Amino acid sequence: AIGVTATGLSEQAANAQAGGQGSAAGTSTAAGETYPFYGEHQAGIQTPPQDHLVFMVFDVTTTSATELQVMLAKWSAAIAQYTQGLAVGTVEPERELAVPGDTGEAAGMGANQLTVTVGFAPSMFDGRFGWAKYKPAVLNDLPAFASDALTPEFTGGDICVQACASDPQVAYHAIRNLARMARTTATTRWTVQGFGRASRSADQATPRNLMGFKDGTRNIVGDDEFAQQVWVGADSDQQWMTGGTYLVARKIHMLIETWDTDYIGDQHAVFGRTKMEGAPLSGAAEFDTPDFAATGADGKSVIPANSHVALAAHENNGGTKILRRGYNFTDGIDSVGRLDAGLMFISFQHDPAQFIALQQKLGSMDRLNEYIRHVGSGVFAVPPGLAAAGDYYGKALFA
Ligand SMILES: C=CC1=C(C)c2cc3[nH]c(cc4nc(cc5[nH]c(cc1n2)c(C)c5CCC(=O)O)C(CCC(=O)O)=C4C)c(C)c3C=C
Ligand SMILES: [Fe+2]
Repeated sequence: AIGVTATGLSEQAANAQAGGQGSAAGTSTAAGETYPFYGEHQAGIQTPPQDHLVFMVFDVTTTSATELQVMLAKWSAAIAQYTQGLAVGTVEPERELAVPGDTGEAAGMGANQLTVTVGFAPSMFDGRFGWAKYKPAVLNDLPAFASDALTPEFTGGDICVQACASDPQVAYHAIRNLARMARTTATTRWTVQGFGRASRSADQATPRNLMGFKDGTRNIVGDDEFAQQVWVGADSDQQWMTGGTYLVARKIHMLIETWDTDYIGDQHAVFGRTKMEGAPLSGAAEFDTPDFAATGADGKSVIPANSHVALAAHENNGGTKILRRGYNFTDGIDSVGRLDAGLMFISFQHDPAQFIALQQKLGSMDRLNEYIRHVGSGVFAVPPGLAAAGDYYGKALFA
């Protein structure tokens, strides 16, 4: 679903579809490529994952519903501009004493496939803004999971904003200017910058996570699966969520030095897949269907029952699937020189219970737990896409 900006760059819209939710993957990363902003669903979910992420969570500091409403309306108008490669306000005002409207670092860079996705945490429905009656029954803080190592620096908050783009500076510019616009209404709480996608859509090659494995092989693809597993239907207890979804964010630190000493046979057994090809241990090629019943000469399962994929696969979870749209991240090195890096896990599902069911199993049984720590967490209701100019995030909640 790639459009072309007013700058008239090359036509990439072979599979273009309103709403930014098409499954077409742009192979080029031309600066002028845009995804439609208005549509049934927010962009940045079914959109083929771009290469860069800036994820930021805000705390709303005002207690005034009107101030919140104004901020959300301003954000909506600004995001409509940024995602089309346009600025909000001038970088260099004519009057010497005027403050620039736009900070300028993305000037002339184009949209770079920018999408911005906004979600509301359970805390937004605590009564501060008159939203309590609109709280979806399924939107609650995530339960504690076995092996959680959550830190307050990367947990909680009121509103999440996910900016994805094919250029990191374009994604950062959008988030920075939204934070600037929010200043008297909301403050920054935590953020993660992702530098490499760790998921795929239908037409994209599978990328690798920082453990060196292909990640995203068996992801949700296709409109039918999105309808069944990702989008909230009209049967929701809250009509304003129809066409929306729920975002779960988990900042997952990898114990990279430990992983890097592990022998390859164990690495294969941890995931239940091979490293280079990404094939299930029961098969030979990446997209072979895993056979969880296959046993070897020793009578043991070829794909270990406590491997990551055996525990997470829909075949072993009553058909439950989630859309994974995570990113690799690094925060440099820690205080004793270890690599501080991992996976910014982001999933979308029509009910957070889908993630919860999987993580309850993974958190207690996954062989991968020896090498990872979940250090950050959040769950957010992502409203549907905006209809047209004048619509804004959460508009229905101010009725
Ligand atoms: C609760 C959900 C999940 C968390 C948290 C999670 C963390 C995590 N995953 C990897 C690497 C891989 N995951 C793979 C598959 C996979 N993972 C989940 C869910 C969670 N992962 C699911 C539902 C699946 C699909 C399982 C299936 O149907 O077979 C894979 C294999 C390739 C693939 O299909 O994508 C890898 C590799 C890491 C490194 C990680 C935490 C850091
Ligand atoms: Fe996984």
